[in-house]
This record gives sequence, structure tokens and C-alpha cells, in this order.
Amino acid sequence: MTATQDPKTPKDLGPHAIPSYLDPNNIGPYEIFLEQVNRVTPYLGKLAFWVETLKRPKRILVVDIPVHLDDGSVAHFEGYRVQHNTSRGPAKGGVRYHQDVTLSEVMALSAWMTVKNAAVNLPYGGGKGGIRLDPRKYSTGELERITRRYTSEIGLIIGPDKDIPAPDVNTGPQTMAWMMDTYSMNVGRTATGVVTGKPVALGGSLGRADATGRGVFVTGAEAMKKLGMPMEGARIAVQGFGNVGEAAARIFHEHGAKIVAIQDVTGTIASEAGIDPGVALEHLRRTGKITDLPGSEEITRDEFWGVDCDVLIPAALEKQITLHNANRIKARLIIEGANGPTIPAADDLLADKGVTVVPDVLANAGGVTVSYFEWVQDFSSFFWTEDEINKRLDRIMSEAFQSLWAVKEQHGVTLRTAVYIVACTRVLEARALRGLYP
Ligand SMILES: NC(=O)C1=CN([C@@H]2O[C@H](COP(=O)(O)OP(=O)(O)OC[C@H]3O[C@@H](n4cnc5c(N)ncnc54)[C@H](OP(=O)(O)O)[C@@H]3O)[C@@H](O)[C@H]2O)C=CC1
Ligand SMILES: O=C(O)CCC(=O)C(=O)O
Repeated sequence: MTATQDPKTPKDLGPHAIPSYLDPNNIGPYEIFLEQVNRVTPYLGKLAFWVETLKRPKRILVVDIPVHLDDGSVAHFEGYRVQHNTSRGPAKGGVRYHQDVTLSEVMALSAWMTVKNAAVNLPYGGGKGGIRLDPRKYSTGELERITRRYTSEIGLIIGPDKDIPAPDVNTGPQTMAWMMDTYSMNVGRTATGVVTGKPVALGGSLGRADATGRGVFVTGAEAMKKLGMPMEGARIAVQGFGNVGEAAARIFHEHGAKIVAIQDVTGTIASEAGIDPGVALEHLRRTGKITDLPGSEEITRDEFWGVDCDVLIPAALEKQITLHNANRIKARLIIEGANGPTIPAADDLLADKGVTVVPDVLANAGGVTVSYFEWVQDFSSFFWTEDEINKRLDRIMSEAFQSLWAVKEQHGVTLRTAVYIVACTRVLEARALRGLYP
């Protein structure tokens, strides 16, 4: 028996009921991706011949990052850049700073970028990077030195027409500015197109900061229409209140939905009357935590999953929805702002319960879509208005949703499998047309 053959066996049967190596909740991030590829393979027809291409990252770089800390000592960090696939264009995807970053995680995140970029038909392959460190423990100067050394080390394989990093968890416009500057110094010219998600003053794009959350809203609103769920008063619970979660909560709130619970690392809050995300953000900035927000009550991390809501937006990290909590989820709709928040076994359980999942590789593609706009603007040195950007983003996201929903209906599969069918077909068509030999 493999870890995924008995996906619905709960772990809670007793301490010795399931050996950990058979527990489906213990699946690693890259194994999740491989399982998703296995599930789509029967739908790929002749292109299944090439499916091994998807299972093997094209290029993996592991780098040592030695840096002087403020106290004069030298620390070494481990960094990664994985280019999962470049069949449809340069690799593209963010850079994560987190204490739990592993090579398997970065491999999975880069593979999901391949699928995501193909799903919304951007001319990119998939890449992702990361450094295993807890950024809260380092000063701004230390983070700048770490970022610059990391950029120099991965400079071997990145470039505006090779691999274009962007922000992910715990990185943002300032990180991208340092990366752009370091790469530019090393190549002897200003290369704005080497990263996206830059500050607007440095060739960044208007609309990029909110783009992922906006895409979560657009695809979520389309799904709600399909499911006959009214937006006005819809009860929404959001896990993660950073770039993606905060913007998604704010935009849903602006459109009449009610944010009934928010969870981040510092705690979980709930409110029957609804939480104003603007007030919550101001409170978070002032106090450093989401809890103790006036008008809300604190609930446990675990209670979050059973909150009475219509829509759940996981917008934090991978593997949050597992067999431990999937059964308790009351939402009819899950919009995956995070990458990889649902393990495959929980996906099955949710499908059986009739819960619709807008998968990460569609729901959070708004960020990379505006990154693509940024890259195009940098190349042409001609910048668009925010209104133009938002209109183009909304159109791409809602058209992608409509066409992928039609594929779901046609095959009678989940929306995730439908997105994988379309995206993997696009990637493998390109692979097959390019052939193998130089
Ligand atoms: N930024 C982007 O453009 C894109 C991001 N994504 C994905 O969206 C997700 C969030 O990214 P992003 O918003 O950029 O990251 P941020 O670093 O801006 O925010 C992450 C948020 O998640 C919270 N968080 C982290 N760990 C946990 C946890 N265990 N339980 C609850 N909350 C947690 C953080 O809390 P705290 O602040 O307290 O640490 C923070 O609120 C990731 O999966 C990322 O890959 C996907 C597409 C694009
Ligand atoms: O903007 C980008 O290029 C990539 C964003 C990202 O890392 C993601 O979509 O997961």
C-alpha cells in the first residue's frame, strides 16, 4: 500500500493506527505534485508519452550563502533556485524566505508555476526559489546582504530571458529591488526585466501588489456565480493575512462579502458582525498581531477550520487542508490563494462532500499575470495605467476560469484536474514540438 492508496483513513484512530509512512497527511510537497500529475495522465492522450518531462525538474541549483551578520560573525544559509520547466518560455516564479523551506518544497512550487503559467497561457515555464531562514531574526542590513549574495549565486541561471524571479512568502518589492540591483551590477547594465514585483519607481508595475488577491477575487466571484452563491453577505474565512490574504479579504469586503474569520501566525480571530480588513490591517501594523482586534473574539488555530462560512480562502502555506480538518470545513467553496494548501486525499474528501475548490494554479495566477505585464512593460519601457492593468488582469482571469470550468463540465472532473488537463497539454505539446536533440 502506498501513502495515497487509502486517502480517507483518518489519522485520529489511535496513536498506533497508521504508521507515519502510510499516513496520507505526511505526503511531501513534491509528492503532492507527482500525485496531481498521475491523476491527469489518463486525460493526456498521446501526449502522455512525454509525461515524464513534468515529473523531473529541468534544473536545480542549491547554493551556499555566506554572509557577515551585524555582530561580525559569518552565517551560512542554504538557498535554492529550481527551473521546473522551460518548454513554453523562460522559467518564472517567486522567491520564498522561510525557516521551513526545503528543496522538495521549492521543486513543488516551481512545478506548480509551470502548470499555473500554462493554465492562464503566459509564455513562461515554471521556476521558484527560496532561502531557508526565518527573516524575522535578521536586520534589514543582514537581509539585504543575504539577498544580494543569493542573487549573485543564482545569477548563473537567472536573467530576463532565462528565469525571472518575483516575490513570494516573506519577500516583497524591496527584496526585488536588491535582486535587480545586484544582477544589474554583475552584468554591467540596468536589467529591470530580471525580476518582477519591483517597486514602481524601479520599473515595477502598477497593480502588482494587489494582483494575486484580485485574481483570487475574480475567480472566486466567477465560481460563486456558477454555484448560485450571492456575493452580498457571503461569509468568508481567510487563512494568511499577507500580500495575498489581505488583498483578497479587502476586495471581497469591498464587494459586500463579510469576513468572519482571519488567521495568521500570531493567532485567529472571528466575528459574527464581520471584520473590516482595513481596520484589521491597521491593527496588525500597530500591534504586531491580529488578535485583540476590537469587535472580534480569539478562537483556537484548530477552530478556524470549523468556522461557519460559505467561502474559505487558504492564503498562507502548503498542506493546511488535510484529513485532520477537511471534514469539518463548512464552506461550499474554497479558493486557494496559497500554493498547495490542500493535500490530494483531502481534495478527494472535499469533492465527495460537494465542496468546489478553485485550485491554486488558477486562483492565485493573478500575481504572475501582472508580473508578465511588468516584464512586458520593462522590455518596451512603456508603462500602462492601473486601470488598463486591472482590466486586462480581470479579463484574463475570468476568461481562463470560464474555459477551464467548461473543461471540468466536459470531463466530469474537479476544477483542479480540468486545469491540469489544459495546462499539462499545453506544456507537453510544446515539449513534443521542440523535440529532444540540440
Ligand atoms: N505574493 C504573491 O504574489 C503570490 C503568493 N502566492 C502564495 O500565497 C501564499 C501567501 O503568500 P504571500 O501572501 O505572498 O506571503 P506573505 O509573506 O505576504 O504572507 C503570508 C501570510 O501567511 C501567514 N502565515 C504563515 N504561516 C502561517 C500558518 N502556519 N498559519 C496561518 N498563517 C500563516 C503569515 O502570517 P504572519 O504575517 O503572522 O507571519 C502571513 O499573514 C503562499 O502560498 C504563496 O506561495 C501565490 C501566488 C502569488
Ligand atoms: O509573480 C511571479 O512571477 C510569481 C508569483 C509566484 O511565485 C506564484 O504565483 O506562486
